[in-house]
Amino acid sequence: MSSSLSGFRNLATKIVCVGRNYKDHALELGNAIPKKPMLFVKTVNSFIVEGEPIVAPPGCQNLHQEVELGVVIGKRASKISKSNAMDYIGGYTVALDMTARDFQDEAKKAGAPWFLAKSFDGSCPIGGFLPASSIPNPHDVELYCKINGKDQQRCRTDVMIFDIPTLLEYTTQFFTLEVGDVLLTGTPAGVTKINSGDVIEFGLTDKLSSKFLVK
Ligand SMILES: O=C(O)/C=C/C(=O)CC(=O)C(=O)O
Ligand SMILES: [Mg+2]
Repeated sequence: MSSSLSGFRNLATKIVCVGRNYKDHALELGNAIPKKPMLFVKTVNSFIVEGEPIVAPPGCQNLHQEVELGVVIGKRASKISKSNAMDYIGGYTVALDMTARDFQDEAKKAGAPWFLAKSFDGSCPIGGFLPASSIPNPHDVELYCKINGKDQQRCRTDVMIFDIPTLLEYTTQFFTLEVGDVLLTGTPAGVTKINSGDVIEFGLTDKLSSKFLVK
């Protein structure tokens, strides 16, 4: 496994996202608690890094932020078992799963995919890379997201409904994960409407921090 995957953004073939993986977030949007992981994909056009602005897609009137722990795949993973799933992790990052909530609501009503709501350009502001060795237990870190300096989301990752080995085992039964791919593990409660001019800071407390401006 590569000792550093800091260039994972150039390697990634896809960003697999887990939905409703924090009970408080599922409930805040009026959704049921899932009985199995709910997956969707963000395409790699969605990546932006610090210095690039977050821009709402044309026509979106309700853009939301969702801070999430990202798992960066370090070894090609297909039909793996949860018992050794951690061996396939090259490291971690933190991202925003930016969501055009109005587009998503329309798609849900129509029984249509969430592609437009979740994969528009710039819908995945992403932070730096932390090697797996720097996070011995990814279920013992704290996610945070501040908007204009005020806490909007803050949650420890030990309350995920499906833990990372379970997510990796489940996902790889259907999709082979390639080196550099990112698994976004879901967002806790606190999603809200984002406005032009907002400054969003997010990361892992004491380990990783990123700042993005909303154009
Ligand atoms: O079901 C909904 O209304 C919305 C679900 C999401 O956007 C799921 C996530 O992206 C998440 O839980 O992080
Ligand atoms: Mg999400």
